[in-house]
Amino acid sequence: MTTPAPETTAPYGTGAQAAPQRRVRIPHLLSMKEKGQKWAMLTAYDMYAAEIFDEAGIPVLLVGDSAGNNVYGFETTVPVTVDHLVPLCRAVTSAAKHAMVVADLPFGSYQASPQQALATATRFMKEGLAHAVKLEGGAAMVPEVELLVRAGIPVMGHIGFTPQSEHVLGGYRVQGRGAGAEKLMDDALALEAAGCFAVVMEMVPAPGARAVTEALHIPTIGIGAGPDCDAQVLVWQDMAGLRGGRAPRFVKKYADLRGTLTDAARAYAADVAAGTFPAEEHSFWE
Ligand SMILES: Nc1nc(=O)c2c([nH]1)NC[C@@H]1CN(c3ccc(C(=O)N[C@@H](CCC(=O)O)C(=O)O)cc3)CN21
Ligand SMILES: CC(C)C(=O)C(=O)O
Ligand SMILES: [Mg+2]
Repeated sequence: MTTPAPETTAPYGTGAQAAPQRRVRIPHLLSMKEKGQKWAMLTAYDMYAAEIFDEAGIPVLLVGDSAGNNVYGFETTVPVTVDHLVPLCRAVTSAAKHAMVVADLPFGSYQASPQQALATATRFMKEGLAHAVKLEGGAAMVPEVELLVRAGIPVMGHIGFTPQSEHVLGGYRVQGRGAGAEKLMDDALALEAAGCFAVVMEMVPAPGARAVTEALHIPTIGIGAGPDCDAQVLVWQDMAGLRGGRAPRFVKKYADLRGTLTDAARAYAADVAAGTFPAEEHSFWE
């Protein structure tokens, strides 16, 4: 007599999972929560980042619409389209051997109706080979989440500060303060009931994020949401110090890739100018 597989008892949605090119196990994320094991998510937009983070044991990679300001050079995520992200998603899913790949649905590609959300998510699943999708918004997004989950697409929610709505929210501001804490909780509970398998909380006070984390069965993933979420997420260029300028308060820099690459580019250019590159061993002599 074997114990029933956790898949059959997972408390998210219908339990339906898409048939991915490579299978991923969402129930593992739920059992990590039960055991109090925290985990890290990172964004990835290309094959080397995906390969490296996957080999480093990052269990979930997000093809974020933050590609807008970290790949395409936009100021915000608002101009990002599905066509911008699908090829990046395909690159990430092709390169990662173990990680679950989540595709961020861009602004305007899912809010019009559940049908629009399904058509967009389907492109990410079929063309991007994503394992799941993420969308911004709380209780208002319940019909969209329900249809996607019914169709077999795992959905990650995203509440608190939702960058696609920055013009409504009045800029990059902490959400869920004071009376907003109640809305944060209502949104989180609504997303869990609708079938989300996890929810991102961005820029909310730590006590509110902790209360939501305790109230939900599904994992919470924090970014600027304090230490008590079940998981954390950062944009990889922030985490690795590739991006210049002032980083948001919630960022910790674990490397100085910008400094490393600047030094490499200068050394290469200096070698070429001095005639020391290419050397004998870099050249073909017959
Ligand atoms: N590189 C990068 N990192 C991110 O975390 C990120 C993106 N891009 N693009 C999409 C969204 C936008 N996000 C952002 C961007 C800026 C702030 C920011 O400037 N925050 C300030 C002000 C907070 C406040 O005044 O309340 C901070 O110091 O945290 C926050 C979130 C998070 N996401
Ligand atoms: C910061 C994360 C949560 C995100 O939505 C993104 O990278 O687009
Ligand atoms: Mg995003």
